[in-house]
Amino acid sequence: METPLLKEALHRSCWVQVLVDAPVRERTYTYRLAADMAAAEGDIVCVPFGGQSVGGIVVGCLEELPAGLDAQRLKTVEAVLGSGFFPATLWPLLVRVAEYYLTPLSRVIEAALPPGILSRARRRLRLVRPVSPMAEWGLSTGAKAALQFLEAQKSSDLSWRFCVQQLPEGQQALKELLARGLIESYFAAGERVRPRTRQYVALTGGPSGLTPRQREVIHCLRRLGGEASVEQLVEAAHTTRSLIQNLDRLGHLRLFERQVFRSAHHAVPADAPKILTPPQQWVLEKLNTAPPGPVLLEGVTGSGKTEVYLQAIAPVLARGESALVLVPEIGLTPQLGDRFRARFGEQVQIYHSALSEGERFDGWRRMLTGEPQVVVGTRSAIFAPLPRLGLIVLDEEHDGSYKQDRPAPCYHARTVALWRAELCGCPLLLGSATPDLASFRAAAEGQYLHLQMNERVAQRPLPAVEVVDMREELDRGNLTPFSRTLQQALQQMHAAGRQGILFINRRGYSTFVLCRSCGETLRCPNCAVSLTYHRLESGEHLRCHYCNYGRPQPRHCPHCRSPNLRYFGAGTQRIAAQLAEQFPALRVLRFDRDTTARKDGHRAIIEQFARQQADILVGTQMLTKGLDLPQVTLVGILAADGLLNQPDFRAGERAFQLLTQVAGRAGRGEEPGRVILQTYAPEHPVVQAASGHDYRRFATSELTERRALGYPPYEQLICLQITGSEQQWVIAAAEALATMLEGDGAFEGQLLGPAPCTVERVANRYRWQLLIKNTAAAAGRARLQDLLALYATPPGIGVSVDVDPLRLL
Ligand SMILES: Nc1ncnc2c1ncn2[C@@H]1O[C@H](COP(=O)(O)OP(=O)(O)OP(=O)(O)O)[C@@H](O)[C@H]1O
Ligand SMILES: [Zn+2]
Ligand SMILES: [Zn+2]
Repeated sequence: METPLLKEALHRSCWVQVLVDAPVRERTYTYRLAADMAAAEGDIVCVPFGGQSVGGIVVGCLEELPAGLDAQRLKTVEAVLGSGFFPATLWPLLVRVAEYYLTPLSRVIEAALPPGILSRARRRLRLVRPVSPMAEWGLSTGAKAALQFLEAQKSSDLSWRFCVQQLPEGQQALKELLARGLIESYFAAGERVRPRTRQYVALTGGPSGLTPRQREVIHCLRRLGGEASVEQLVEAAHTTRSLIQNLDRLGHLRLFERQVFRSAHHAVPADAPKILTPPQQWVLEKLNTAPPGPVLLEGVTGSGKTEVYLQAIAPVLARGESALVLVPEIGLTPQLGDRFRARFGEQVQIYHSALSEGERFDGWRRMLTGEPQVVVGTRSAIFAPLPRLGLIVLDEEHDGSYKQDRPAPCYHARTVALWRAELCGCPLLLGSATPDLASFRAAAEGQYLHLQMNERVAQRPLPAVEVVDMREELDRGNLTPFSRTLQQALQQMHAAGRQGILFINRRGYSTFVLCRSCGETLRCPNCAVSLTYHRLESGEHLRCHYCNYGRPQPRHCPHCRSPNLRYFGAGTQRIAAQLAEQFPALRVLRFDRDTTARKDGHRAIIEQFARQQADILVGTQMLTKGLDLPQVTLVGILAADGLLNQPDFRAGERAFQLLTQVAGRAGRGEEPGRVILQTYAPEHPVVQAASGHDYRRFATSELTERRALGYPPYEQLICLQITGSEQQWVIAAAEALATMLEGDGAFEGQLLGPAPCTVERVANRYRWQLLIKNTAAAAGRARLQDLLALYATPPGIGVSVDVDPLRLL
């Protein structure tokens, strides 16, 4: 597929920068390219490194040697082992991500590639058989020994490194055999992620003269389309493997290995396209006639956005192109994946980080085949190597999980999706009931096509939201976390045989444990936060939600030995327990990070609930997204206040989105829904807007405020985090950085801080931050990068950069 022009350009570059597969900090090195070798960015190569041959990936091709490098001392690339791991448009995307997020390209490549391709990239070799008796003529003694060694090996597929270790002068000897064409060298992923194959059988139309039994088998194979897996044929023809092998020997059919792709799928019943509602119809028409570019689909909860995605993708596949569908959390991939597979069958594959290495490796290679397919995945799937991309969809585009916090690159999948769509010339469809304010602004200003669906499918009403003032409950002597309104509603729901959802902001049992005698809270020894109490089958535990430190619950206060410990704040576990106590008839299920940790944990719990094996689902924000269960009529939001009072200018936006999304889980079936929102601040504008389902009112007032304060989406923020184990050094480093930035004439940004992060110490490291308001766009980022390169980071101090941070830590 390379154009001649590109080929020529490749031949001219004599040096390559290679990201080596070695456990070293600085991982990019420059190598010489032999005159007869061509390499392009993204190729997998084999290079000498620290006395060994290691795998690596070409990250740059150079025509001239960079200043300061001595040509004499550079080593030569040993072999180009594979190319085509990145389709043409993906490489420039990675480069753009690296530039924008001020991250080395090598880090971006690592984030994009599935694990197991680079880290296990190994050079392998194979003897070219048959070996002619003349082969040894003219070979050196070492090469002769090597040849004999290889002939004696049982396996025909050997690791280059293994052979080098086994042979005296191995490297030299193997190179000699390679030059003589006696061995072949190639790239392979490591043992654990080798392609899986299965035996297939095909008709050959070979010689006639068969026994009736054999003829029956051939006949059966013809009915199967002339080709089938051996297992399939054995079963369909009621025959045996040995009979098939016999037919193969006789030339009546042919056995062969075919690569199969591992996948964790299970069967789903097929469905047909739904008849669109008028709003869906209108949106789809607009989509199909729009020029390529971003589209914001603002559709209320339950308006049927998924059906729009499905019907927008169908013509893409029909054209022979592929589609990429992103969801914010792994927990949503089973549900959405099932809906897509019901429509498009095996053309759909799921891709996220909880898959096994083998599954991800296979997924990646299947994408590279270019066959039309739909990839449903989380954040990192934005780098899916689909060569012919016809549409990108981001569902719940407002969701913060699209942003990677760490490690670098701290990319936002939505931002990357905008670039990718631009590079591929394909549309990007951003869907949400509560769009991110940046997307809303871009749409309002005409940069995106703005489409709306203001009503639910079948004109079902949005659920009525009742705001309950919890101060009043307290006055009336109700000390439980359930208001009287909610208690009644739970009873009514149960009597009607319906289901409900209770949303609570925190997992665990209680948020902190306090000693009533001395007033100390039990804190994490490594972090500046209190420990959370968890009740486990194995006993009572305290756990840190920042560093995962855990300890058994002490009987006495560690400070004063008093036994009077008290538990404050309610988490999912405590609510579930209290609910069971107060409403013994209700069957309760818990849905949070603790109960869904197992592989397929999400699916298991959702399915259990969908099968009506429980009446109430108690969960954290995980259950706010995308759940579509028609029998849910009641949603209770236990304490909205924890969401409202966070020290972050985005707290209001996040709270509004969350409340609206949770509320949107109710009344998605025939029966209308009811939402009970409990709060100590019923007059709060966010509570008001959310209870009125009034996104516009909220967005407009919030944007006005952001503009006045110069916050995103009007100005760009960049956060520098400075960490270290000694507090005074961290502060000193942060101040030195601030002084440097302030003193630089070319840097126009505005500086806030340095200040300690909200939780100043995590896992025994102190964290301070510097917030930069970048008023100069790309020029500002470039200048910042130069300055950071000049800054001599003191030993033991870490500086990390987060462009467009979502959470101010
Ligand atoms: N045209 C249609 N005819 C009948 N039912 C439909 C149609 N479109 C969607 N539905 C059904 O309506 C329900 C809601 O659709 P969907 O889950 O896509 O909503 P959504 O807009 O994604 O909501 P949310 O933002 O809350 O996730 C689903 O059960 C879906 O099967
Ligand atoms: Zn005490
Ligand atoms: Zn901790």
